[in-house]
Amino acid sequence: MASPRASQPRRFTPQLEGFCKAAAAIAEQHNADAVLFLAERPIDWRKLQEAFGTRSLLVAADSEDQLAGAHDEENGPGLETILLAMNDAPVYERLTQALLEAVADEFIETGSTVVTLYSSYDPGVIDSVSLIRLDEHLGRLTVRDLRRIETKIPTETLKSVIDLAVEIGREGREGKPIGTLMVVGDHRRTLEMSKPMGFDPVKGYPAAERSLADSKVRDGVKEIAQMDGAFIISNTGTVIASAQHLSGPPSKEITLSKGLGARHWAAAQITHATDAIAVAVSSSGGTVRVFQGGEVVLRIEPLERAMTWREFEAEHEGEKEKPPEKKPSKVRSKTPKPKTTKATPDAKAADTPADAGG
Ligand SMILES: Nc1ncnc2c1ncn2[C@@H]1O[C@H](COP(=O)(O)OP(=O)(O)OP(=O)(O)O)[C@@H](O)[C@H]1O
Repeated sequence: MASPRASQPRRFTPQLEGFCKAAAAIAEQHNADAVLFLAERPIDWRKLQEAFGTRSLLVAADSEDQLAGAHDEENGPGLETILLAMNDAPVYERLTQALLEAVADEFIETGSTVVTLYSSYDPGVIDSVSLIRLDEHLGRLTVRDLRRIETKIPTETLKSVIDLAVEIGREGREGKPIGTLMVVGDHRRTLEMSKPMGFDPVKGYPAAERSLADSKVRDGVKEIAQMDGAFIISNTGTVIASAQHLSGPPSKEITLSKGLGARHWAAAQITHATDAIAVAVSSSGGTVRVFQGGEVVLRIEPLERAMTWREFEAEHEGEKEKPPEKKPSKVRSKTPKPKTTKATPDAKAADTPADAGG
């Protein structure tokens, strides 16, 4: 909710101070991993950081103006910032999106506990605090989470590919962890930027025998996933090619979290250069990352059990490094709707944030 007063620095009012104290106490009591502040205008960021001591503090807002100075390491506390650009969305959606982005940007882990401070009644006045426990390991994605990924690729195809990737990450093959890469949609342009790495096991089969809707094909994909290279999959879920080396052009706009190697850079580059979505499974740990436009838009940690999809129910509902020289992205996401818990020590998970008064 950008307001005309968005660029005016705000006084650190006694009410804000009070809410920061309450939030800090809740964070302490619940050993929260981070505090998320939903800002509507710049404030004294140093004072804000001081209120939370050494606890990780994230600031989200809808415009750069509202975040002015927050990220500044020289003249400010150098906070991690999240740009939402969701001016008209309800606060619940903005909070959810901020948390998703924070996970995707690897500021917080998927199972984190986060205390959030935001304005829910009076625009521009911090009047609410919530304790949010992100669903353990993103075990429950909502269909709406996927729809946030704006793409022409049908949700069913995306679900099917992400499910398969999660299974591969969870099960590995013959007891060994395996990684793989699946590029979905815009397959013609993707093919133009790909070449076979060797033998392509799907070549020569009729399209009907390459559809991911067929469980035998899904099993086949799990076998082939052990080979080097990427799968190219059409909008409709047909495997077009496998064992492909992708060579999307490098771009300075792409940054990736530290530790991600060639497979993930290939995913970032191909999605930067095309309208495809790439789903990468890391061989080290089984994490699934969904890329769009050169960025990670969803990260799913390895699950011990099968992932379940939920229809959306209610309406309210690190460090970065530059591309390595030889090896051939940044993140945004869509996790499960976070559970919010009343901001009292004993409260059970509830589906609405608790107003902490004020
Ligand atoms: N450009 C590419 N196109 C398709 N597949 C690739 C490409 N680059 C790497 N790969 C695949 O990724 C595999 C792993 O590479 P690497 O370990 O550097 O990636 P990574 O991003 O660190 O992934 P992981 O977390 O699985 O190790 C390679 O063996 C290869 O099969």
